[in-house]
Amino acid sequence: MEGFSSLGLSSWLIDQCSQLGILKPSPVQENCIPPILEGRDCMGCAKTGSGKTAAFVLPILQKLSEDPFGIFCLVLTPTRELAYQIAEQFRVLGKPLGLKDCIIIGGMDMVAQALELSRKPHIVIATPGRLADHIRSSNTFSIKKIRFLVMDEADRLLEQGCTDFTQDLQVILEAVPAQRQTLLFSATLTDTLQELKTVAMNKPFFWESTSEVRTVEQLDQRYILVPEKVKDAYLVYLIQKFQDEHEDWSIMIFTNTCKTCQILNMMLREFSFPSVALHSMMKQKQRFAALAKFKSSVFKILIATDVAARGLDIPTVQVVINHNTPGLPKIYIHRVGRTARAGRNGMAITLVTQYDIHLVHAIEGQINMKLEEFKVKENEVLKILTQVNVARRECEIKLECTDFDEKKEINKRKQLILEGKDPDLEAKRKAELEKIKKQKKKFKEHIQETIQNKRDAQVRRKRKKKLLRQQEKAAKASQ
Ligand SMILES: Nc1ncnc2c1ncn2[C@@H]1O[C@H](COP(=O)(O)OP(=O)(O)OP(=O)(O)O)[C@@H](O)[C@H]1O
Repeated sequence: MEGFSSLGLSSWLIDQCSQLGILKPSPVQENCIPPILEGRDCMGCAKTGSGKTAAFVLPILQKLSEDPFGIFCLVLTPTRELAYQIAEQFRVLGKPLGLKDCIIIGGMDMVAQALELSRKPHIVIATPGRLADHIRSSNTFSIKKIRFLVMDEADRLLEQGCTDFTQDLQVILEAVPAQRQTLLFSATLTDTLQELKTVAMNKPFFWESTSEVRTVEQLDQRYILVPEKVKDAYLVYLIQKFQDEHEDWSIMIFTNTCKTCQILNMMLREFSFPSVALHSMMKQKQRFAALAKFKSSVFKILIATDVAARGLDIPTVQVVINHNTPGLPKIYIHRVGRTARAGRNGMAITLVTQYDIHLVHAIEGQINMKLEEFKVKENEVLKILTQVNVARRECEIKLECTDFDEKKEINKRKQLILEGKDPDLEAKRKAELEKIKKQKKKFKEHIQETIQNKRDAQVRRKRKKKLLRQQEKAAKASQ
């Protein structure tokens, strides 16, 4: 407890921490809290599960208690679930202050959110898209006077991934004051350091944990080399094995698409596994419900896309299974970081096909360690192979009978409209590109065929000449 007071935190905050079992500051807290309290911008890069949230929540609450007003702080985060989790930390640690917070995320009622914003909450926790919508459409609130801007998972907010936040961020950054403290945190900050420096302009204090290996020591990292067609059987085998051996273990499984996530969930349920799915094609209420069921251990298995890869803090997760090898080492680091948090042990198993070996090498290069093979009795897996593949096919057929693909199409159209594009024009453009591609392919094939025909003709001519020469020789010899 002495640790926290030496950082300059007040005794009421230290009491709140101890109620949560946070007794000694973690390195990221020890290093980042003092400069934040001094008024400096801060960029903190520390491993997953190392307490980065409290590293910004605690000093902000202390500053808020000294001069309380609303809106005092804005926290931006890439996913809706993470926004709730951060709000929870603020609520628990800031309880003695009578803290008012407000969560601004997509998929929830916009009018109710606007009303809450107009009531000047101390802390606003938001995903960029929805907050930018509010800024564009309403003048009933202002973030012109905020003291703190926090970007959690800052590298994700700034990168141009499948959800591109940059335009919304621009709207938000124009609405906040230049005079502010900016705090940026992530387990993988270094790739986007230059972009980050433009957001935190005020000579930011930069702290990065110095360990060579970028994942936590307590994490046992394994891989299984599997043919693509046998992957699902391995997955079922692994889950069965862990469930048989450890009654209280929770497992998170990551997939590359919403559809795979949905199908695998249906399939695991066919095998009576207690699983729930979490992906962006679900309604927000279903997403929260799924996560709540998993967090409370009512369901022991969560199958998710990368929407759940970052930040989620669920202490009971003992195993992470990557159903696909992540294409980027950074995604791997965040996914496997859902286990082995705050000093606990955990295991991550990545299913690797022969086509993904280069991805594993890239991951190993980034995390600075080799993954070890997870030995499996292959004949045990082969015993369930047909049953699993039949179940999967049945689930695929069931899903085809629903409007899942249709919904996906509608979502795509919505996204294009939000990006200011005309979906019909985009479809036309895509079809035209496809046509050009096909024509090019045909042309290439035609040229290759012509070249080949010429070569064949040449060979035939040579052969004919040779034959003629041989016949002439034979005729001369017989004369
Ligand atoms: N000093 C501490 N001592 C013990 N536990 C702590 C301490 N600080 C935070 N924790 C706990 O550690 C867990 C992980 O913290 P947190 O979610 O902030 O990690 P993180 O570094 O943000 O991880 P990620 O990179 O995955 O988002 C939480 O349950 C939190 O309550």
